[in-house]
Amino acid sequence: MQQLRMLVKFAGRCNSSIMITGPSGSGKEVVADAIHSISQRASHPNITVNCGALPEQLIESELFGHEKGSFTGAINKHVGLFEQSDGGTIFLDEIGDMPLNMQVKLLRVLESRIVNRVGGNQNIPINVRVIAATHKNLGSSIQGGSFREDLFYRLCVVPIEVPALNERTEDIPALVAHFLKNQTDANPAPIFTAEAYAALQNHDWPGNVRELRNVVERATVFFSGQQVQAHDIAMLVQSDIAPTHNGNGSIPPQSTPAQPVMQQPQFAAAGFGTDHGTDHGTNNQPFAPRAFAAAPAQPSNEIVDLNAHLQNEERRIIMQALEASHGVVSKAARSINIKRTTFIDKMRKHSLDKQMQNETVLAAAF
Ligand SMILES: Nc1ncnc2c1ncn2[C@@H]1O[C@H](COP(=O)(O)OP(=O)(O)OP(=O)(O)O)[C@@H](O)[C@H]1O
Repeated sequence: MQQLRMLVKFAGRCNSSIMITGPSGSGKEVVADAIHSISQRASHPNITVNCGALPEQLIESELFGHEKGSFTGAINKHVGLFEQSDGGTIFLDEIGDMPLNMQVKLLRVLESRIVNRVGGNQNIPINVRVIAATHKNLGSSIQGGSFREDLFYRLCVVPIEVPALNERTEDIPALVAHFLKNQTDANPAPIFTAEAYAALQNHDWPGNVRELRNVVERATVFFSGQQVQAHDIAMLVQSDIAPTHNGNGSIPPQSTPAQPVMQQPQFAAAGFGTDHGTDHGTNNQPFAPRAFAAAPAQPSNEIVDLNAHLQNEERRIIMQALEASHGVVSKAARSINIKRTTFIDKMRKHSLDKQMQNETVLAAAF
């Protein structure tokens, strides 16, 4: 992430075209947004176009606009996305999916810095910074004839590669801290134990940072204010994989945290699916992963580990105090009426000192 941060800073300062490569969900769009937001164009538009999602017949008029009556259905003049981005940045996502005939037109616009609306005869100058991204190997696409080499070189003035998450697992604690900090849920955050972090770092992350974000979001819902243990990670990540239905949609009565209870269809159907459109099931019953998560205040016959519970509470209070004091330790210590040195000891005990360091790295990253 630190290497990426340096590249982002550099790219923000220059005005050249940028090509961001990396697997799906690794953060290419985050990088593109970061570059725009620190560039001199930041106060101008930043427009994202998913080149793979636009129907082939519409791409030209979407990108470059059209004049009224230029084709059947063109009942009004349309200002294209290049013109709309004037002064700012246009992010051409999934550029590897752009049809070949459009690649020629795009190249012409990039060379001349002039657009012509479909059906128009006016040369419209544009001042737009282009950032393109793809998860594809464009080298192979060029060899296979589906991507133009000249366009590749025009776009790839500054190449930025965003590695897969499993190639930079040291970023995981900082990313988890970031997602927890930005959670919209008002409930207390879950507490990932050191073993849980190790389990996160051992996972393969086929969905990259997007998958990690989903896992943290699920943990926030089901382990609010509770410790997330290593064995919980297995079930938290499992719901990104198509689950095995048991047929009746019921939760086994004796499910322990070590069992892969996320394989039940209820979990995915409760609305905690991925944002890559995986539909895991159709049963809309709520999911209760653990007895204590469902109703901690109710009397229960479950055996409570008092010490673990007190440790959890202590960590939660320390975290809340830190959050309220925006990380100012002396203020946080005063707010819960303990000495600063005791507070620091407790931060160390709960690994919050490391977490804070990581958060600072991330905050500074983008
Ligand atoms: N460094 C990061 N910091 C915070 N969030 C991140 C970071 N990298 C990725 N994310 C989050 O992960 C998710 C996926 O990121 P993004 O959309 O940028 O990936 P992508 O590589 O463009 O994916 P795709 O190729 O599927 O379009 C988003 O929710 C994004 O906010």
